Amino acid sequence: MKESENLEIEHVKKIFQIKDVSFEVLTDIDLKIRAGEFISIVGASGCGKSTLARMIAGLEKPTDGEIKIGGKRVEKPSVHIGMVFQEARLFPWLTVEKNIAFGIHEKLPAEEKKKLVAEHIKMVGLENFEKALPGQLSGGMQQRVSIARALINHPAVLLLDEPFGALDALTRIHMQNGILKIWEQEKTTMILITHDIDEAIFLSDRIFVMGKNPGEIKKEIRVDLARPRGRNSYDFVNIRRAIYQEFFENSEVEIEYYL
Ligand SMILES: Nc1ncnc2c1ncn2[C@@H]1O[C@H](COP(=O)(O)OP(=O)(O)OP(=O)(O)O)[C@@H](O)[C@H]1O
Repeated sequence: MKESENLEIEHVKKIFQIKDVSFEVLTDIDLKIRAGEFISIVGASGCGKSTLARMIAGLEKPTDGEIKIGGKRVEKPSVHIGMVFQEARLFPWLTVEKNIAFGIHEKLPAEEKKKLVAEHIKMVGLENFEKALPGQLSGGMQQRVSIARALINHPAVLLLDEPFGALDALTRIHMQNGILKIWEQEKTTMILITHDIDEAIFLSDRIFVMGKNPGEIKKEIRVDLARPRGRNSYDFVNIRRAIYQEFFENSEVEIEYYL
């Protein structure tokens, strides 16, 4: 990944208008993310996490401020930014390999396309399922297909908006290990939105905790722990505690009962 592919979010604000009422959903979001970094965004429901992701993906425009990748302003969706959602959003009538090939932007000879698809199927561990239809796969396998499809154009940034939210706890852990391997191999900048604090600590270089009304970055937490990370290590538990403390600040909840 080149130094020039840093992601800059500069004083971004988002106001939504519903009839005559405007809602300031995000205020003054200012983040610099280095090329190849893994960051997570956590925060209460409705604080604007998905809105921020949609703006980074070029699906929504900031009301104020700007978002740049490699110094170039994001104006619309492009192949430089991949996105994975909570649901896999696959074409049910296409096989695994055709779903993945569908995302290829470049005009390539059929042989090269085939090779690229095969590489990505291997990357997400779905060898032998090339000809399967989405309905013949488990939820975790479907999500692997959508990750492969999002990576096929080698995007500078991969946005993961609660990608494992619908999966059971064990499958989540497998998926987290998988995404870590892909990140180490591909060095794609990863932006993960999650409600799972342990997932954020397990994966990220930095975690941003958001507050709401309006949505803002309340705290940045650096995770300086070697990978793979033990989820019950002293340092891991301390970071978990610091994040919960941010969440429950000014609330009646006695956090010691929860940790
Ligand atoms: N297109 C839109 N028009 C009007 N309001 C919107 C629109 N999209 C989002 N909002 C509002 O913006 C706020 C933030 O929504 P968003 O989905 O970004 O939150 P979130 O932090 O991702 O929530 P969750 O964790 O529940 O998914 C909400 O109050 C939502 O109603």
